[in-house]
Amino acid sequence: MSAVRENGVIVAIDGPSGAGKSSLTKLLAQRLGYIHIDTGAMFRAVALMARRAGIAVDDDARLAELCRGLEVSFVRDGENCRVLANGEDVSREIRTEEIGLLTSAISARKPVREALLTMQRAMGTKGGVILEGRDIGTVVFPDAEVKFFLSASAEERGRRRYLELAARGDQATLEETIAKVIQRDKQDEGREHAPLRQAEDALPIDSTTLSIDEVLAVMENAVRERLAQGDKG
Ligand SMILES: Nc1ncnc2c1ncn2[C@@H]1O[C@H](COP(=O)(O)OP(=O)(O)OP(=O)(O)O)[C@@H](O)[C@H]1O
Ligand SMILES: Nc1ccn([C@@H]2O[C@H](COP(=O)(O)O)[C@@H](O)[C@H]2O)c(=O)n1
Repeated sequence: MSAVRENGVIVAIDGPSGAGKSSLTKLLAQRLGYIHIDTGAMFRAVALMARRAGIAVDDDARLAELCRGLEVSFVRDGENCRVLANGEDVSREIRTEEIGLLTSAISARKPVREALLTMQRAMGTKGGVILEGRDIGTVVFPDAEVKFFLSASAEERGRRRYLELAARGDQATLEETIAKVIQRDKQDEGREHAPLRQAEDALPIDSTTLSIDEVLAVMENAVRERLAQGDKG
């Protein structure tokens, strides 16, 4: 395990869609005073811009060009974080199920992964940061000091997403939502570049029957234990 960095440790949280990564990352970052980086939002911003520009999912040359001209950034807005693509606030537009599925296809392309890998490493390398995604512990920061793999059954993840969509007034059924969750997992696990998988040294947490607070307690304890080890780790 590497030593603690300039601003603290790097915490990697990976796992399938709807496992609770964003919710837990946000809460854990507040507890620790760390920066929260939602790498899924970065891929979603690329997908949104590609769709607007009419770029086909398999057009690697145009995707590479798009990424070269795209700056994705985060700005704090009270408790929340807004996602900017070339300065435009796209926080809401990137959160539809349609963009989620498109993102899953576009994030499988090599030029997209390479471009975002460079951005993510630049954002996190000093530590004091929690990154959530699919490949943080395996590819982006394989030397992260603390790694979690957060999962839950597909039915429970679909149910959670369904409740979220219903609260927003979305008409999707529970069955459709579960099916989309399973489809996205399949795409993310089956791709050639940086597929979703658990790092060997990650702590697995199955949240199917755990509350958000229970998961948070497990994570916070693990990070604080690592911090207490300091440079001895
Ligand atoms: N342990 C839990 N118990 C109950 N609900 C939960 C739990 N964890 C997360 N949720 C709820 O499940 C939904 C999905 O959580 P969240 O968006 O954090 O997942 P995610 O892993 O970031 O998903 P995605 O990768 O698709 O962005 C949210 O509505 C959240 O409040
Ligand atoms: N490190 C990551 C993060 C995300 N993706 C892809 O983006 C999609 C959307 O992610 P959310 O976490 O916002 O749901 C996801 O399905 C992945 O395809 C990724 O590849 N790597």
